[in-house]
Amino acid sequence: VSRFEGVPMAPPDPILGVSEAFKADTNDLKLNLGVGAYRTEELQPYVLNVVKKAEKLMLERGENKEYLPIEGLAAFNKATAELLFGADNPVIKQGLVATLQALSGTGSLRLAAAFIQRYFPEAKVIISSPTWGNHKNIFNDARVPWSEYRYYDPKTVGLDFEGMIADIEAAPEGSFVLLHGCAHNPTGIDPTPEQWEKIADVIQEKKHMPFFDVAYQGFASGSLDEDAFSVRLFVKRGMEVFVAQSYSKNLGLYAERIGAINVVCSAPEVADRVKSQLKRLARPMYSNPPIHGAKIVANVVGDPTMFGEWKQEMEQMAGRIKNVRQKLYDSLSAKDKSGKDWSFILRQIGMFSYTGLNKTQSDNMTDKWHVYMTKDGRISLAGLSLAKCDYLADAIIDSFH
Ligand SMILES: Cc1[nH+]cc(COP(=O)(O)O)c(CN[C@@H](CCC(=O)O)C(=O)O)c1O
Repeated sequence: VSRFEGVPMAPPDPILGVSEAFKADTNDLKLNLGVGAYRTEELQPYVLNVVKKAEKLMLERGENKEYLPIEGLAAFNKATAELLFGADNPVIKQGLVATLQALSGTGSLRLAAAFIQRYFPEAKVIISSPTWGNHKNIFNDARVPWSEYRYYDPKTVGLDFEGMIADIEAAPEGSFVLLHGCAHNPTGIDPTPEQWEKIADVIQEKKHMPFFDVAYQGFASGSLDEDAFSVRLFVKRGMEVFVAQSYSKNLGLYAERIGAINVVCSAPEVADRVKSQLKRLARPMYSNPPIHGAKIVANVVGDPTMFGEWKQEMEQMAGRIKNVRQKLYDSLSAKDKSGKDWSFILRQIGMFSYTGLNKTQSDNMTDKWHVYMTKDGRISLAGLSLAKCDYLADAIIDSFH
């Protein structure tokens, strides 16, 4: 008898499992609006031109395959912190930021969770309700207790700002507050600049630690600086801040697993100590990170022409999603006779729209219409083409009523 008798079959991942089901569907009407991965108007995966250009350069230069240091590629770490905080930010000039290249956003979050578990064993993390599906897994597996703060208001299909503030206020002093830097996943609803100011006030008053998950910088609005507004606001207040970064979406480097964990500290020697302990946690976890994605980012950001081309391609990707949002809204408004207000689709930002479809209705979208989406009612607009908006509108209207 096998020693693995006690190992049960794990359930499919609520997000990545949808892609598996999509692949298995043979109906040619099928639409994959599950995973948050950009697709072109032809619904094909997209490798940015600037990435191909950088890779060609790298190939010509010839690179060795030596280990990177535990903290990753120095040129990447410099570039990633400058992109996030702004190259002229005092926290960079004063050496207050501990930056470690990590295994994309997920790996950055997990490394930070391990640090929190080790150095703040009494603290807990509070996460938005709802939030990205993997956040709970990451903190559970890192043995970091978490609870939720109110975020989405189904009545207004908007932000429950009062509830959010109240729950952050009520959390034990010194809690870690997990915040989506921009393009909230799954709701697509972001606080306004004024609301970010108030969120910063209450976090400062309660001596909480802000912990930003920045997975869509430049991809949400098309502007790297605009999408970093919330992070830079908190840093400007002189707070110590955790920020996890990812280049999966904005540079299309999904499978390269390139991101970073940044910790803004109150003094350079504090940043040095924090960095040394993050390295100590990374070493037995994966030892040192993969070089390819880090080189692509460093080369693109390090070359003014390629950096400019990247910004243009980000604007194009963000622009295509905005067009699809508008077309879906127009199709729904034209077809739906119920008088339902679909304008929430236009108010939401980034890759996703939180439709309000419940699990049964989402099942109908898949079973009857071959539209694949996550069961919380989220659709990834990145997987939608203008040509398919009418079909999707029919499916949504049929599923709602
Ligand atoms: C908020 C957020 N944080 C972190 C990540 C991690 O991404 P990465 O840098 O590749 O580790 C993602 C990706 N989430 C989309 C992609 C698929 C996934 O769940 O992972 C998604 O929600 O569809 C996020 O949406």
